[in-house]
This record gives sequence, structure tokens and C-alpha cells, in this order.
Amino acid sequence: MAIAYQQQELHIEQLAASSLLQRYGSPCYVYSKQQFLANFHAFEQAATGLDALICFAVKANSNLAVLSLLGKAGAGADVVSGGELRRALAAGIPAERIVYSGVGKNSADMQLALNAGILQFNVESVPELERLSRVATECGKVAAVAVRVNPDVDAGTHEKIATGKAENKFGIAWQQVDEVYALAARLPGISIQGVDMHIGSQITSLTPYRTAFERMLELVQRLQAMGHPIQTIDIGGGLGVLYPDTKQAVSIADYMALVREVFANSQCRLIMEPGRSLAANTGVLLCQVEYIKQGPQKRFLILDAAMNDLLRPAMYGAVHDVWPVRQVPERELVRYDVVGPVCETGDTFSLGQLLPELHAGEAVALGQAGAYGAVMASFYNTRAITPEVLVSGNQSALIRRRIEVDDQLNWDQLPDF
Ligand SMILES: Cc1ncc(COP(=O)(O)O)c(C=O)c1O
Ligand SMILES: N[C@@H](CCCC[NH3+])C(=O)O
Repeated sequence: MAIAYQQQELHIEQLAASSLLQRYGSPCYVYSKQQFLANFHAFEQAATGLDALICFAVKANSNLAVLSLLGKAGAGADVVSGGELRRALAAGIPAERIVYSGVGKNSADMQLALNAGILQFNVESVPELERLSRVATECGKVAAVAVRVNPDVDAGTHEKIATGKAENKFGIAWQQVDEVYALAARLPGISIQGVDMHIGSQITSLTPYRTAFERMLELVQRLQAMGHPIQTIDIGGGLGVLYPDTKQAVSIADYMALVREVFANSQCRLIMEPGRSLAANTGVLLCQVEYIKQGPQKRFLILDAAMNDLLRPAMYGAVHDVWPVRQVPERELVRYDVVGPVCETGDTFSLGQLLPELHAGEAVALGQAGAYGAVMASFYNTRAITPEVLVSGNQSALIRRRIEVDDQLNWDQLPDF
């Protein structure tokens, strides 16, 4: 079922926004606890009755307060580096709920994961498998492994985030899978546990998922018939969300209904790695208008947020909501090119955006910023790293009265990342 685009249900009151900006500085990422929990519960509820573990893809948002919130709610974590693993562990996510993906795992990070006792390594190549076996043997451990299989499916997504086609660097090619499992079975430091796939990100149709899932189920049955003890099927993440330019999206409920239809009788434990669908609509990037610049042809809204804070528009031509925090109905509508202060023409959030007339110093929110926002920030132009705040309260109540950083964590005892 296609669902229509609606502006993100995250309203920010002028008063609260300016308190936040005053307290934490501008620009500043603001996340909603309630929205994170609502998204996680939507997955959980749709998975009722299935043996399923939802491992949040930490790459989407690695904020410690966010990880701690999701961990307490029962989520596991999908990590792709030693840094992400340390963060997940520091936030209290138990190692037995952590899977480790990625094409370039180094020996030190493998060792860290083995000593922590993680649930599963998702292995992407023969040399990685051989290295993992060697490192595990040296540590006196056996690594629980799923081979990431590349099901050669076009997920119809942006070329920079497609991962499931034969030409992509990810996973083991379909025709090599049998020999890789045969090798895994011979290696002393490896224990075969499952299969893994991830075909891309921001996928807005169920069709590629159906094709990939059916291929994976067939593969599981074939590997089991060969005697491999496949007990887990990791189906990755990738579920798309609504951005202003998304023409259709798939609901969590419909996605999970497909998962159930294909895998319910597999007798395997299902692992999912959603990132964006858990995080995108939980956050905004709050910022302020620095200047209004009137050119001969265009009017520029120059924000104090830039591509180093939110890279997606510059990197993928991605579109995010832009809206003034204070809604003044009588203001005239004006077209702006919404840009940041960085010395790149690509530092543009939106072209010809119709907005109520704005003035320097007023607060603006950039939407859908809870996923792949702060995690992709950089120091470019020697700008400061953007603060992140997780607040309580929901929807319109958000931020209005309760400005509350997650106080469950002891920040002094957390490692510095
Ligand atoms: C291996 C793996 N798992 C999970 C994810 C999360 O994807 P998404 O944020 O699209 O759900 C990604 C990113 O695409 C990934 O590479
Ligand atoms: N960073 C990307 C998604 C990549 C997903 C990681 N495999 C984005 O912002 O959309």
C-alpha cells in the first residue's frame, strides 16, 4: 500500500526552539524520544509471534542517548566499526543483541567483538572469513558467522546507496555462495550460524524485497540440505521513509507482513537491521537565519546550518522539509534558495523554496534529520560539530515545556568518541 507524503509530525514551538538554541547553540539536532519509541514499537508490534530481533543500524544515528533509549526498549544493534560497537556497548545494548556488518573489518575490531561476545559477524568476503578464523583462534574463540549474500536485486534506489546488485562491493556473489559456506565449514575459528542480506537503503517498494527474500529462503533450504546449520536469517534494513520528494513509501506494517509471509515457516530466527525507518522522522536540525541576501535574480536564505551539519542534500541531492519555527500566518510567501555558509555551491538545502518571509535571527527547522544527519557531520570549513539533544514530550508538546536531555546516562563515565 502506498502512503502519501505528509509534513513531518514534529512541531516546534518558537519559545522552546529558542530556549534550545540558546542552551545548546545553533545549529542543533533535536530528537524526540516518543517518536523513536513509537517507530520501534511499530516494528515490534508487526513482528508479534515471529522469532525476530530488531537490530538498529547504528550508522543512521549513533547518539548514545538514542542507543540507550532503543536498547532499553529491547532493540539490538547492527554495527559496522569498532567505534559503533563501543558506542552500542557503552549505551548498554547487550553483546548478544549485536551483529557486526561491513566489508572492511580490521583485526583489532574483530578481536573487540569476539571478546565482547557479539551475536553474529556478517562476513562479506573470503579474505575476511579467513582473517576472522585466524583472529578467533588466536583469542581462543569461535566466531558465529552469517555470510552476507548479494542476491543481485535492483532495489530501485539512489545509485550511491544501492548495495544488492552484482556490481556492488557488498556481499558474496550468488554463484560463489556454496563454496564460501564450504570453506566456512572447514575453518577452525568459524561456526556457521546463518545467512545475511541487505539490498540498499531508502527502498520505497516491496517488489525488490519480495524477490530478495524468496531467493534467500530458497538458499537457506539449499544450505540446510547440504548440512550447514543455518539458524538465523538477517534481512538487513533499507525500508524507505517519506521525504518531501518521495512519491510512495511502504509502511512498516506492510513490510513486516511480507517478512511474515515469506519467512514465518522458516524455523529460523529473523534479524532485521532498520536504520532510517526507525530514526528519520524523529529529528530536526534546528538552526537560525543568518542573513537574507537579495541578488538580482534570487533571494537567498542564508542559514547558520550547512552541508557539514546535514550532508544529504549536497551528497545525494536529497530533499528535506524546511520550515520556519514561528508560524506567522499574515506573512507574505516568498521564494528563497535555502543555503548554508560553507564555501561550496553545493551547500544548498533547497532551491526556489516557497516560505513565509523570514528575518535574520529567526529559527528554522530542517526535517527528517533523525537519520544520516549528525552521523555524517564533518568539520569542513573548520566549523564546530553540531550538538544533539534528545527530548521528551510528543508531537506538538515536544519541546514546549519539557526540555530534557536524557538524564539516565552518566555522561562522565562514557568514553569520548
Ligand atoms: C548492512 C546494513 N544494514 C542496515 C543498514 C540500514 O539501512 P537503512 O537505514 O536504510 O534501514 C545499512 C545501510 O544501508 C547497511 O549497510
Ligand atoms: N547515508 C545514506 C544512506 C546510506 C546507507 C548506508 N548503507 C543516506 O543518507 O541516505
